[in-house]
Amino acid sequence: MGLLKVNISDFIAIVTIDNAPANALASGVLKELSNLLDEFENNEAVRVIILHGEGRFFSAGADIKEFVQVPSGEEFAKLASNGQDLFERVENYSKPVIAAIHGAALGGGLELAMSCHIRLVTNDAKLGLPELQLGIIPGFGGTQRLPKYVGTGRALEMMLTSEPILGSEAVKLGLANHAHPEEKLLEETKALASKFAQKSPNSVKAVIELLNIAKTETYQNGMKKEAELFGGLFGSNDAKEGITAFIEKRKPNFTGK
Ligand SMILES: C/C=C/C(=O)SCCNC(=O)CCNC(=O)[C@H](O)C(C)(C)COP(=O)(O)OP(=O)(O)OC[C@H]1O[C@@H](n2cnc3c(N)ncnc32)[C@H](O)[C@@H]1OP(=O)(O)O
Repeated sequence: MGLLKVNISDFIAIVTIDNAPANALASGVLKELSNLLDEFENNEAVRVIILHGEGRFFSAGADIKEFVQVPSGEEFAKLASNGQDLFERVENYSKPVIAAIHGAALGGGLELAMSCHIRLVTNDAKLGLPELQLGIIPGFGGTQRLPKYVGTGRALEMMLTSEPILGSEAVKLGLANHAHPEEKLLEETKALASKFAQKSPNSVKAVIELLNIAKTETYQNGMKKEAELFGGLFGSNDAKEGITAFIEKRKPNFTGK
């Protein structure tokens, strides 16, 4: 442990990638992230996760210096599929994961951010998939996720030029939700996370599941699942609390029960 710093308060876990100089996603960083996801799953003190980077960058991607130790194409493919599996877990995680991006999110760094549920950026952050500059391609899901956010043409241009876009443009394209000045980024991210944390964890989990279902299921099956989960929440304490609070004209206090 030690490459990810964790601070939990007010139901928000702030996870800081601390792998100087560029917060490269070395295998140790990915292992720690996987362990944290295990740990947070049943931790009721964590309702929202914020990922960000210590120092100058969010993350400059996979650790290029580790690549030279990879012995074969099979191992290189395994490195990619292990990263894909982890980022898939982030995307399907039952609690919202927000990436707060400053400096740069490049290669695997952007791929990690794209697997998060929401991205907030600084105006001058650089977001890109520059792997073709290295003679390789994105391997942690970038070719599949980037076009969903920015469209095929723009995604292809970003990959074939290896040139990053700025945070301000990422917001215009829908890759990021909001841009903030760097000194305000974490504060604003926490403010957003805090709104999420006040909702019932059950409803939050259901909404994430329903948004992700479109990846594998038809529209009709998504609708069926929505009705099923809607019905499933009916008897929950949180649904009773939310509806009672509305009638009593007070703020609800959700417990996840
Ligand atoms: C399946 C996934 C695949 C991938 O993710 S492949 C990796 C894709 N990412 C990249 O290609 C980004 C590579 N890095 C850069 O373009 C630049 O760097 C930055 C824009 C991030 C920063 O540029 P600047 O401010 O000029 O600093 P600097 O001197 O280039 O880098 C500072 C130190 O950080 C190390 N570093 C940067 N990125 C990585 C990385 N991805 N893996 C390992 N180390 C990295 C450098 O080597 C150097 O280190 P030292 O000071 O010891 O020379």
